[in-house]
Amino acid sequence: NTNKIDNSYNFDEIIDRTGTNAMNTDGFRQYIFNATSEMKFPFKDEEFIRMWIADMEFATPPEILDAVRERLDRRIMGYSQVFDPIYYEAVASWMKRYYDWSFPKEHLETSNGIIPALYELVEYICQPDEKVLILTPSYGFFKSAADHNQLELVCSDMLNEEGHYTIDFDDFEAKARDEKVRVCIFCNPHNPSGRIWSTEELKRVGEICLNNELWIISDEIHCDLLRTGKTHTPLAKLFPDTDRIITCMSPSKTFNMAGLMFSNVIIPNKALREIWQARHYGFKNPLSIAATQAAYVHGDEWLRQLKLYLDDNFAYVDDFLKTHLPLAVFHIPEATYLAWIDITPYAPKNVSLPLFFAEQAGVLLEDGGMFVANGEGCIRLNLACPRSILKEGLSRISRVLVDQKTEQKQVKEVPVHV
Ligand SMILES: Cc1ncc(COP(=O)(O)O)c(C/N=C2\CONC2=O)c1O
Repeated sequence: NTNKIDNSYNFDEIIDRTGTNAMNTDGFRQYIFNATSEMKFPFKDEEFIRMWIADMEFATPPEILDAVRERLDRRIMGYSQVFDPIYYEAVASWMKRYYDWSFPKEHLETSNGIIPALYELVEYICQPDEKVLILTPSYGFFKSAADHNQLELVCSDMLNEEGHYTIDFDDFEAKARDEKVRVCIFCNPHNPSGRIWSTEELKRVGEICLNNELWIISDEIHCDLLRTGKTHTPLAKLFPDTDRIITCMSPSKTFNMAGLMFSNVIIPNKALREIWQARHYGFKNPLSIAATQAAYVHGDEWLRQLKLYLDDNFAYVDDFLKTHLPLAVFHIPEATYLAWIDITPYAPKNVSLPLFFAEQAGVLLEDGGMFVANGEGCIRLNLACPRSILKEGLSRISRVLVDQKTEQKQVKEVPVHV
């Protein structure tokens, strides 16, 4: 089945993922709660509405699955690397079509995912006493890239004006000036806020970093997942004369194939590229190569329809919150399929929000505490799911929060007998 009806892809289809070794269904106890598989909840695992880890409940596009089947039909799955020049042509064509950006073929390396690339690049760039600079709230693995290399992490908290996140450039520059800060891992577009950085913001980030002799790893994994009509600017595109910006991109987030563990790492600096080539484990999964190449060649129409479906999911969330949780702070993000919602006025105090929602609502979600710093009172919802699942998740969240607020009020209003 190709999950297509007429010429439309079916994003409403609910697909059973149980028994597929999916983190989404089987990894939440360990990842969210740092618990064993014995951890019990008042819900069966299959009763949870899962809105946590960033992969999708949509079938990977049939064109990509067809390419994987075609490679399987060659029947030998031996050691592989990207040798076929068509791969670079496919990547370069996508970058030109979508970002009007091009880079020399010799700059393109591949990795078994962006997280491993972050670990490796930070190791290759930094001396043991140097530091890693990030914006917070941040994707947790940016902190892990510093921790993994026993390097100090420096966080620059973003400014949050009623849910609109911007960079505190005074703070960012002050921290970039620290001569021991060597690399900035920059998220463009940003997870979890969903910001698409403006050209002006990108130029300021680049100038501050380059003027202070930082390297920049621009993690652009979310760059295809924009609201319809929005555009992305690769950071490196604005700084053609530097070779100190490494760009990490991948169709893995775009086309729901993170499990194939394959990404592009564009390294303009020759010396760093040679270190990468000498130390990076170069063999790759041949099915991942085939899938990634097919995504860049055949993915346009699926992506166009996906973006429209996500636009509608975000519009639904916006309307729902305005109606049922009007004190929550939420803005439809320019990028990502992740809703970042400040529920402070409703949230129970001094409890783990992920645990509260798992136990009370049967909803799996991540909260600000999982995004390094500066995320207090916020929850993050993965909206890359059929609308029926989204509706049930929001209904459960709202119910427990409103019940919670009612209980709080009742407790406060209980007359104290003197
Ligand atoms: C900014 C960013 N970089 C890298 C990755 C992972 O790259 P990979 O190793 O898969 O190539 C993610 C996935 N973000 C996730 C995954 O689950 N929850 C998230 O927020 C991400 O948001």
